[in-house]
Amino acid sequence: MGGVTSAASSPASGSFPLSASVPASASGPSVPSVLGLAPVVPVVVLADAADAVPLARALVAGGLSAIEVTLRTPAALDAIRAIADEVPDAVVGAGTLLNPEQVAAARAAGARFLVSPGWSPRLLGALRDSGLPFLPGVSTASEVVTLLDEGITELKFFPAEAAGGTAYLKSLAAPLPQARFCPTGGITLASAPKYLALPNVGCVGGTWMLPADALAAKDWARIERLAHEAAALRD
Ligand SMILES: O=C(O)C(=O)C[C@H](O)[C@H](O)COP(=O)(O)O
Repeated sequence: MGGVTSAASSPASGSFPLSASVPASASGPSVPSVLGLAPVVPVVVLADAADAVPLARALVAGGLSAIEVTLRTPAALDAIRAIADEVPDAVVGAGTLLNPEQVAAARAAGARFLVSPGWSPRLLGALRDSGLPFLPGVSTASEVVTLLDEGITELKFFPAEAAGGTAYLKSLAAPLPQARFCPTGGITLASAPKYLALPNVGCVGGTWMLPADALAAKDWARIERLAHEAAALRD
Protein backbone atom coordinates (compact mmCIF):
# COMPACT_ATOMS: atom_id res chain seq x y z
CA MET A 1 0.00 0.00 0.00
CA GLY A 2 1.52 3.20 -1.09
CA GLY A 3 -0.10 5.40 1.51
CA VAL A 4 -0.98 9.00 1.11
CA THR A 5 2.14 10.30 -0.46
CA SER A 6 1.30 13.95 -0.58
CA ALA A 7 3.53 14.76 2.36
CA ALA A 8 6.44 12.84 0.92
CA SER A 9 6.76 14.25 -2.54
CA SER A 10 6.70 17.85 -3.44
CA PRO A 11 5.98 19.02 -6.95
CA ALA A 12 8.84 19.78 -9.24
CA SER A 13 9.50 23.47 -8.93
CA GLY A 14 7.65 25.47 -11.50
CA SER A 15 5.91 22.35 -12.74
CA PHE A 16 2.42 23.74 -12.34
CA PRO A 17 1.02 27.02 -11.12
CA LEU A 18 -0.95 25.13 -8.47
CA SER A 19 2.32 24.61 -6.61
CA ALA A 20 2.38 28.28 -5.76
CA SER A 21 -0.97 28.19 -4.04
CA VAL A 22 -0.79 24.80 -2.31
CA PRO A 23 1.27 25.05 0.86
CA ALA A 24 3.66 22.18 1.35
CA SER A 25 2.66 19.82 4.11
CA ALA A 26 4.71 19.84 7.27
CA SER A 27 7.29 17.12 7.06
CA GLY A 28 6.68 14.20 9.33
CA PRO A 29 6.06 10.52 9.41
CA SER A 30 3.97 9.22 6.56
CA VAL A 31 0.34 8.77 7.49
CA PRO A 32 -1.64 5.59 6.92
CA SER A 33 -3.62 5.11 3.77
CA VAL A 34 -7.37 5.67 3.55
CA LEU A 35 -7.52 3.07 0.79
CA GLY A 36 -5.93 0.55 3.13
CA LEU A 37 -8.45 1.01 5.93
CA ALA A 38 -11.28 -1.17 4.64
CA PRO A 39 -12.70 -2.36 1.30
CA VAL A 40 -16.07 -0.72 1.96
CA VAL A 41 -16.50 2.69 3.60
CA PRO A 42 -20.05 3.57 4.66
CA VAL A 43 -20.92 7.18 3.90
CA VAL A 44 -23.12 8.47 6.69
CA VAL A 45 -25.51 11.45 6.65
CA LEU A 46 -26.80 12.00 10.17
CA ALA A 47 -29.62 14.33 11.14
CA ASP A 48 -29.31 13.58 14.85
CA ALA A 49 -25.96 13.24 16.60
CA ALA A 50 -27.63 11.00 19.18
CA ASP A 51 -27.77 8.31 16.49
CA ALA A 52 -24.03 8.40 15.87
CA VAL A 53 -22.87 5.98 18.52
CA PRO A 54 -25.48 3.24 18.03
CA LEU A 55 -25.06 3.54 14.26
CA ALA A 56 -21.29 3.29 14.48
CA ARG A 57 -21.56 0.32 16.83
CA ALA A 58 -23.86 -1.43 14.35
CA LEU A 59 -21.46 -0.79 11.47
CA VAL A 60 -18.46 -1.99 13.45
CA ALA A 61 -20.36 -5.07 14.62
CA GLY A 62 -21.19 -5.79 10.99
CA GLY A 63 -17.51 -5.53 10.05
CA LEU A 64 -17.33 -2.00 8.66
CA SER A 65 -15.05 -0.08 10.99
CA ALA A 66 -13.96 2.81 8.73
CA ILE A 67 -16.89 5.23 8.78
CA GLU A 68 -17.18 8.49 6.84
CA VAL A 69 -19.51 11.04 8.42
CA THR A 70 -20.41 13.72 5.91
CA LEU A 71 -20.43 17.36 6.93
CA ARG A 72 -23.79 17.83 5.27
CA THR A 73 -25.78 18.26 8.45
CA PRO A 74 -25.36 20.45 11.52
CA ALA A 75 -25.10 17.25 13.57
CA ALA A 76 -22.02 15.98 11.74
CA LEU A 77 -19.24 17.37 13.94
CA ASP A 78 -20.96 16.25 17.15
CA ALA A 79 -21.47 12.85 15.53
CA ILE A 80 -17.76 12.56 14.68
CA ARG A 81 -16.84 13.61 18.22
CA ALA A 82 -19.20 11.05 19.76
CA ILE A 83 -17.92 8.20 17.60
CA ALA A 84 -14.29 9.15 18.25
CA ASP A 85 -14.95 9.25 22.01
CA GLU A 86 -17.25 6.31 22.45
CA VAL A 87 -16.62 3.75 19.72
CA PRO A 88 -12.94 2.92 19.98
CA ASP A 89 -13.10 0.17 17.35
CA ALA A 90 -14.38 2.60 14.72
CA VAL A 91 -12.08 4.69 12.54
CA VAL A 92 -14.17 7.77 11.98
CA GLY A 93 -13.51 10.14 9.11
CA ALA A 94 -15.13 13.29 7.79
CA GLY A 95 -16.64 13.65 4.32
CA THR A 96 -18.07 16.40 2.14
CA LEU A 97 -15.21 18.70 3.14
CA LEU A 98 -15.35 21.81 1.01
CA ASN A 99 -13.00 24.32 2.65
CA PRO A 100 -10.11 24.69 5.11
CA GLU A 101 -12.41 25.73 7.95
CA GLN A 102 -14.29 22.44 7.72
CA VAL A 103 -11.01 20.52 7.60
CA ALA A 104 -9.90 22.17 10.84
CA ALA A 105 -13.26 21.55 12.51
CA ALA A 106 -13.33 17.90 11.44
CA ARG A 107 -9.81 17.34 12.72
CA ALA A 108 -10.63 19.01 16.03
CA ALA A 109 -13.72 16.81 16.38
CA GLY A 110 -11.57 13.70 16.09
CA ALA A 111 -11.78 12.74 12.42
CA ARG A 112 -8.97 10.35 11.51
CA PHE A 113 -9.30 10.64 7.74
CA LEU A 114 -10.69 13.28 5.41
CA VAL A 115 -12.68 12.99 2.19
CA SER A 116 -13.95 15.58 -0.27
CA PRO A 117 -16.21 15.24 -3.29
CA GLY A 118 -13.90 17.52 -5.29
CA TRP A 119 -10.99 19.82 -4.63
CA SER A 120 -9.73 23.36 -4.89
CA PRO A 121 -6.17 24.57 -4.31
CA ARG A 122 -7.19 26.05 -0.94
CA LEU A 123 -8.92 22.86 0.17
CA LEU A 124 -6.03 20.72 -1.03
CA GLY A 125 -3.58 22.84 0.98
CA ALA A 126 -5.64 22.32 4.12
CA LEU A 127 -5.98 18.59 3.52
CA ARG A 128 -2.23 18.27 3.12
CA ASP A 129 -1.48 20.40 6.17
CA SER A 130 -3.90 18.42 8.35
CA GLY A 131 -1.40 15.59 8.70
CA LEU A 132 -4.30 13.16 8.28
CA PRO A 133 -4.76 10.78 5.36
CA PHE A 134 -7.13 12.24 2.83
CA LEU A 135 -8.93 11.54 -0.42
CA PRO A 136 -9.66 14.49 -2.68
CA GLY A 137 -12.46 13.82 -5.14
CA VAL A 138 -11.77 13.75 -8.88
CA SER A 139 -13.75 12.72 -11.92
CA THR A 140 -11.50 13.45 -14.90
CA ALA A 141 -8.12 12.37 -16.23
CA SER A 142 -6.87 15.95 -16.10
CA GLU A 143 -7.60 16.19 -12.39
CA VAL A 144 -5.80 12.91 -11.81
CA VAL A 145 -2.77 14.23 -13.71
CA THR A 146 -2.90 17.50 -11.76
CA LEU A 147 -2.98 15.79 -8.38
CA LEU A 148 -0.36 13.19 -9.35
CA ASP A 149 1.86 16.14 -10.21
CA GLU A 150 1.27 17.32 -6.63
CA GLY A 151 2.41 13.95 -5.32
CA ILE A 152 -1.09 12.74 -4.43
CA THR A 153 -1.80 9.19 -5.54
CA GLU A 154 -4.90 8.28 -3.52
CA LEU A 155 -8.12 9.82 -4.77
CA LYS A 156 -11.85 9.53 -4.44
CA PHE A 157 -13.55 8.93 -7.80
CA PHE A 158 -16.81 10.84 -7.58
CA PRO A 159 -19.55 10.57 -8.72
CA ALA A 160 -18.42 7.09 -9.71
CA GLU A 161 -21.40 5.71 -11.61
CA ALA A 162 -22.36 8.99 -13.25
CA ALA A 163 -18.78 9.81 -14.24
CA GLY A 164 -18.18 6.58 -16.13
CA GLY A 165 -18.01 3.78 -13.59
CA THR A 166 -15.70 0.83 -13.94
CA ALA A 167 -15.12 1.45 -17.65
CA TYR A 168 -13.72 4.90 -16.91
CA LEU A 169 -11.49 3.60 -14.11
CA LYS A 170 -10.18 0.83 -16.38
CA SER A 171 -9.34 3.42 -19.01
CA LEU A 172 -7.46 5.53 -16.46
CA ALA A 173 -5.42 2.56 -15.26
CA ALA A 174 -3.51 2.20 -18.51
CA PRO A 175 -1.84 5.64 -18.68
CA LEU A 176 -2.11 6.46 -14.96
CA PRO A 177 -1.48 3.21 -13.04
CA GLN A 178 0.02 5.04 -10.06
CA ALA A 179 -3.33 6.64 -9.24
CA ARG A 180 -5.56 4.60 -6.93
CA PHE A 181 -9.17 5.30 -6.13
CA CYS A 182 -12.06 4.98 -3.74
CA PRO A 183 -15.00 5.19 -6.14
CA THR A 184 -18.14 6.59 -4.49
CA GLY A 185 -21.51 7.65 -5.82
CA GLY A 186 -24.23 5.31 -6.98
CA ILE A 187 -22.44 2.12 -5.95
CA THR A 188 -24.52 -0.80 -4.66
CA LEU A 189 -23.95 -4.20 -3.12
CA ALA A 190 -24.35 -5.60 -6.63
CA SER A 191 -21.92 -3.25 -8.38
CA ALA A 192 -19.26 -2.95 -5.65
CA PRO A 193 -17.45 -6.22 -6.54
CA LYS A 194 -16.81 -5.00 -10.11
CA TYR A 195 -15.08 -1.93 -8.71
CA LEU A 196 -13.15 -3.83 -6.05
CA ALA A 197 -11.81 -6.19 -8.73
CA LEU A 198 -10.01 -3.34 -10.52
CA PRO A 199 -6.28 -2.97 -9.83
CA ASN A 200 -6.58 0.78 -9.29
CA VAL A 201 -9.40 0.53 -6.73
CA GLY A 202 -8.54 0.26 -3.03
CA CYS A 203 -12.01 0.59 -1.54
CA VAL A 204 -15.49 1.75 -2.42
CA GLY A 205 -17.73 4.18 -0.56
CA GLY A 206 -21.48 4.06 -0.41
CA THR A 207 -24.72 4.47 1.43
CA TRP A 208 -26.48 1.28 0.38
CA MET A 209 -26.01 -0.28 3.84
CA LEU A 210 -27.69 2.74 5.44
CA PRO A 211 -31.23 2.89 4.04
CA ALA A 212 -33.12 6.02 5.05
CA ASP A 213 -36.02 4.03 6.49
CA ALA A 214 -33.71 1.95 8.67
CA LEU A 215 -32.03 5.10 9.97
CA ALA A 216 -35.38 6.77 10.63
CA ALA A 217 -36.57 3.69 12.53
CA LYS A 218 -33.23 3.41 14.36
CA ASP A 219 -33.18 -0.19 13.13
CA TRP A 220 -29.56 -0.83 14.11
CA ALA A 221 -29.97 -4.59 13.76
CA ARG A 222 -30.90 -4.21 10.09
CA ILE A 223 -27.98 -1.87 9.50
CA GLU A 224 -25.66 -4.37 11.15
CA ARG A 225 -26.94 -7.10 8.82
CA LEU A 226 -26.45 -4.89 5.77
CA ALA A 227 -22.97 -3.93 6.99
CA HIS A 228 -22.14 -7.59 7.40
CA GLU A 229 -23.23 -8.27 3.83
CA ALA A 230 -21.09 -5.37 2.60
CA ALA A 231 -18.08 -6.41 4.67
CA ALA A 232 -18.28 -9.90 3.17
CA LEU A 233 -17.42 -8.40 -0.24
CA ARG A 234 -13.76 -8.43 0.74
CA ASP A 235 -13.77 -12.26 0.77
O1 LIG B 1 -20.85 13.75 0.47
C1 LIG B 1 -19.84 13.59 -0.23
O2 LIG B 1 -18.73 14.02 0.08
C2 LIG B 1 -19.94 12.88 -1.49
O3 LIG B 1 -19.01 12.86 -2.21
C3 LIG B 1 -21.17 12.19 -1.86
C4 LIG B 1 -21.21 10.73 -1.43
O4 LIG B 1 -20.03 10.09 -1.72
C5 LIG B 1 -22.35 10.10 -2.06
O5 LIG B 1 -23.48 10.79 -1.63
C6 LIG B 1 -22.47 8.65 -1.79
O6 LIG B 1 -23.82 8.28 -1.82
P1 LIG B 1 -24.41 7.13 -2.74
O7 LIG B 1 -24.38 7.63 -4.14
O8 LIG B 1 -25.78 6.93 -2.21
O9 LIG B 1 -23.52 5.94 -2.53
